[in-house]
Amino acid sequence: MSALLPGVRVVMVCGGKGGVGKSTVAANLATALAARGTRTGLLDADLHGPSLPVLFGVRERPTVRDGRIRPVVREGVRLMSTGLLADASRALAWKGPVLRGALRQMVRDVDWGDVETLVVDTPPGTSEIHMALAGLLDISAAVVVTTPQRMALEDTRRCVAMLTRLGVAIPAVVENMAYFPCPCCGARTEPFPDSGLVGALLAETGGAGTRLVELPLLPAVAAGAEQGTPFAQHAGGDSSAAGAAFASLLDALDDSLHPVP
Ligand SMILES: Nc1ncnc2c1ncn2[C@@H]1O[C@H](COP(=O)(O)OP(=O)(O)OP(=O)(O)O)[C@@H](O)[C@H]1O
Repeated sequence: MSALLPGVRVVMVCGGKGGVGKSTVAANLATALAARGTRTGLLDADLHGPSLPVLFGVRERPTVRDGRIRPVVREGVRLMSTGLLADASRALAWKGPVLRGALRQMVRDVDWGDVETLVVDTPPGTSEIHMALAGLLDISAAVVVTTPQRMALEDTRRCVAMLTRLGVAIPAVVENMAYFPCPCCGARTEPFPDSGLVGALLAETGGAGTRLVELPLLPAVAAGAEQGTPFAQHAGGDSSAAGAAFASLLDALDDSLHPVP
């Protein structure tokens, strides 16, 4: 069976541990891609805990035209999430073939239009959902998100191993909350004591082609998430540390995002 959405570049955003910032990175990556002119979709595949509707401040339901669901558009990004559907509470019961069927529908029965790149936000860990996605889509690349904490690192290692087994390239690992820039002078404070942990993990897992992207802890990003606008470009412009982090992430992904011939 051929993969769904042929010709669309698919970037999966993964992370071993819950709460490390996968959805924040997925939302910012998608908006950064759309801002530079790439026709971008964002699929919230965290079926059991969808957060993109809150992150993008979406309250309306998607409409249906000619039997296909039309994504909601925010920040130039076409969004789909079980959190946007009327019976989202039923998602909690999904597993096995029902879960795979639901994912297939979210890909196939949604009118993605002429989307060039689909960013997929995934649940924490190495789940049935990742396996199902790998079976449904041709995944061009994955971005792994972690915080520089020992508690997150074992899970990150498992996540990298799963992606390697699936044959998915990892052009970038995002070290989220790597530092806090002083709002007055820009000086770095590292909230976690072991700042070299993620770099060491990359070296150990043989990630020679993987770029380490540091994303700072920014109160504006956290506040924006509460208000439905957690976007780095609104938190201080392209020259801000967060803007630079997402520019670096796009750069690392560029090889995987070249148009499919
Ligand atoms: N760089 C950052 N600066 C400030 N706040 C952040 C940053 N990254 C994430 N957060 C905040 O941390 C919280 C968790 O982030 P997020 O929901 O993106 O994590 P997640 O890994 O997707 O969680 P889950 O495992 O539940 O899916 C959110 O409130 C978000 O606003």
